[in-house]
Amino acid sequence: MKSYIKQNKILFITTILVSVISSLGYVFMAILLQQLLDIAVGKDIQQFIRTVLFSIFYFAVLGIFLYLQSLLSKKVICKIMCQIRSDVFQGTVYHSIEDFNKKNTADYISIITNDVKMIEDNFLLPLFEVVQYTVIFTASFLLMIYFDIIVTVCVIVAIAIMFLIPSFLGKSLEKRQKKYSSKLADFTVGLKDILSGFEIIKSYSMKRYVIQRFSKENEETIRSKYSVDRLLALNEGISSFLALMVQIVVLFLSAYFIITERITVGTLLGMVQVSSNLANPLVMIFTNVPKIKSIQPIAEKMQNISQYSLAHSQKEHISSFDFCVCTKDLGFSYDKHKEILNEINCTIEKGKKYVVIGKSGSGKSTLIKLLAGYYSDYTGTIKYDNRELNLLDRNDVAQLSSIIHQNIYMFDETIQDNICLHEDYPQEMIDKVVMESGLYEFISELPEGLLYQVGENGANLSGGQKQRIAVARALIRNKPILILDEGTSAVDMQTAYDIENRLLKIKNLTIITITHHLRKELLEKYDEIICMDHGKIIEKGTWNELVSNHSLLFFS
Ligand SMILES: Nc1ncnc2c1ncn2[C@@H]1O[C@H](COP(=O)(O)OP(=O)(O)OP(=O)(O)O)[C@@H](O)[C@H]1O
Repeated sequence: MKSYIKQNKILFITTILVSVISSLGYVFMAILLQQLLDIAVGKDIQQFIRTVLFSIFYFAVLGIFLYLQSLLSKKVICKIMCQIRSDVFQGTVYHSIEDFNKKNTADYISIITNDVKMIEDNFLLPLFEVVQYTVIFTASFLLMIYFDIIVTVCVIVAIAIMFLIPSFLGKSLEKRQKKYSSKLADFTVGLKDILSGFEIIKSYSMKRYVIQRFSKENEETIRSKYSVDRLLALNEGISSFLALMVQIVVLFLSAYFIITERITVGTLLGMVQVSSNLANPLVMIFTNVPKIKSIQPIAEKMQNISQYSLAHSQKEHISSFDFCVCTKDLGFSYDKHKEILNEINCTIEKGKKYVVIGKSGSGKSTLIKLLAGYYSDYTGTIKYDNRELNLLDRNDVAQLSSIIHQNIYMFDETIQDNICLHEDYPQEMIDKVVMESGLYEFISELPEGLLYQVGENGANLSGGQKQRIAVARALIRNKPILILDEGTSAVDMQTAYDIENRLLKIKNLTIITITHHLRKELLEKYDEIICMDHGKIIEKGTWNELVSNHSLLFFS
């Protein structure tokens, strides 16, 4: 959090200065009140008029400073919140796919929304209040000594007791706050899960189940919040009670000192006013300090995400793919228990076309994800032009290949936006990829053409149309490697054949296709067919080579 304050230091210091001035102005009102009452008791009308005029000026200036203080603190908070959100989001975007997948997407949403709000409520707002009330308290304390030392000593005793409270409650508040933050994240994960499956909920009459599940998660989250609030209430209750005691001590002692003629009536009014400025600020300080401390684990969680790019920027750069991607004795498992890939040895040469076939679950998608640099935790080697993948910058590696998955994500924008992804491409290039991906016929039938809105995750499109947009999206980037993970499974056989046939004709483009369509006319166009079973490559070769070995019969 310190770095955000540093980044906004001028605005922050100005806010603190204005806050100090307005707080001092607020405290010194007590002297004004003391003098006013003493003048009233002394019945000096001239002095009374002078004091009234001065007071009008005093309050007008104080009003302006109070307004400025409020405005500036809100501005600092807005700026810092915006920076924290941007940094966490940026850090999230910089994550490698492997690291990103270690958390549920809803966890990230919860951090960017719920946790950032917690930083506002439990760190930034309390921080300004602590600064402001510390000034008020210190000035009031000095003023109290000026008014009467005995009353001040009594007040110190009460304050000393108040000091002990946050140290008792701070640790357990921190623990509960952390638990609440993770409950909020679980709640968001659950909610996202339920709403993502909305169509299934409707078609399989799951309403009762999801309402029950939501209620359970909602109640657990609220229970966790309430456990934080209970401790805050205890903290506030004890602090308020002691603050009240301070005021009562001041009032009774001052009343006694008027009787003994130690102080004037004006001084009593001044002291009552100051004692409220002593007690209330202390309540605010002692309720806010534990809040500020409790935010530490949440701030650390955010820092780990937002500083991700810094920790991962030490890798070698790679800007082109010139020869081949080779794997040697490649092995991989997702969870360290079940081996998914085993002793994979293959070479993907630049410009050649490869098709990977095999039973469902045999590890085809895992293999191409490894080749595309999704995961680092593999055994054996993967080399890009003889350079070990794990030593290369993942963002650079990602620039070398386009991958079209079975589940294609569409942004709720136009077809053109979904192809170009907000990069500028000449119209001829867009037209070219529209033709190559087989999109032309569909687009020419739309009145809006490329400007047709696809809806949330492409809800206004068919599966095949989405796949064709994904192919166009990949082609326009002109990356040297194109990977299709059943990228044409949602179109009819003929269209799939047409699209793949067109792609296979693109020279210099290295293609790796995973397919379940074992069509001779298409398979024989590939330079190599890689057959997988149980995480191993069991055979590879051209169509003719495999047929002469009777291998493909295995899959027929
Ligand atoms: N993210 C993951 N976490 C854990 N296990 C996974 C994950 N992804 C895949 N698996 C497991 O790895 C194995 C291989 O899956 P993979 O998707 O690579 O197979 P596939 O050959 O592409 O299958 P399909 O043809 O059905 O798409 C499967 O047993 C699957 O359950």
